[in-house]
Amino acid sequence: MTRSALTTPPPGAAPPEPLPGGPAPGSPLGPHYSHCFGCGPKQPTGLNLTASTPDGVTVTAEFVVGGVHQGAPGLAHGGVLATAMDEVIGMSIWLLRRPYVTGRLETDYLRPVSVGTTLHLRAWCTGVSGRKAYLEAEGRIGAPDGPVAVRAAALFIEVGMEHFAEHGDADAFLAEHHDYEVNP
Ligand SMILES: CCCCCCCCCCCC(=O)SCCNC(=O)CCNC(=O)[C@H](O)C(C)(C)COP(=O)(O)OP(=O)(O)OC[C@H]1O[C@@H](n2cnc3c(N)ncnc32)[C@H](O)[C@@H]1OP(=O)(O)O
Repeated sequence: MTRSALTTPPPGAAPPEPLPGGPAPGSPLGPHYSHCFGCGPKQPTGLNLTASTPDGVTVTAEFVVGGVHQGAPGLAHGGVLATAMDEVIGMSIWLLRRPYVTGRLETDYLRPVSVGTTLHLRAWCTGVSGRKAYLEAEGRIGAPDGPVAVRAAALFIEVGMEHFAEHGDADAFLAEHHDYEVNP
């Protein structure tokens, strides 16, 4: 991965431990918001990603590239693939049960991805330092050990709930997550 210093964890930034009481290994993760473009089941034009975690810190998901995701004829649009990376990375930081947003997303496109491909996505956190979380993701063609088509590195920034209340609709989120702890 060609990764900038901005998405490289500084010395001493430790990867997160699985949260006590977090999802059991292999258990599916629900959407963080039902209308999310990446993971929302009520978003008919979205990617409809569903994810699970094998270990409480890594997230895996499958993305079936459809005709609606084309850029060049028969090939996935690069922006759509970046969205899938952003989403699976967001799902992995979501395991920390604190609100983060994408600050920076870097993407390497290594192979063209044909319509009809199942991309096997995986994301993990390489370190947390203060409000900053450093994360990586990859998308492999056809199988979890298939050829890598896309790699991404990201910097996510922790925000308070006021971020969503001020700029968006925090009530819509909290209506779906009664158990969400804003400051656990
Ligand atoms: C309801 C719950 C739902 C929770 C649901 C979760 C949804 C996840 C969905 C998937 C993810 C998305 O698409 S999220 C949507 C896309 N992203 C966004 O809309 C974010 C828009 N940007 C912002 O709102 C803002 O710029 C923030 C929050 C990222 C940062 O603003 P801030 O809070 O004022 O903090 P600021 O001081 O600027 O930055 C803090 C530190 O981070 C660094 N930093 C900030 N941005 C960057 C950057 N792009 N590249 C490098 N470094 C950066 C700063 O240098 C600083 O470092 P230092 O000086 O401390 O060293």
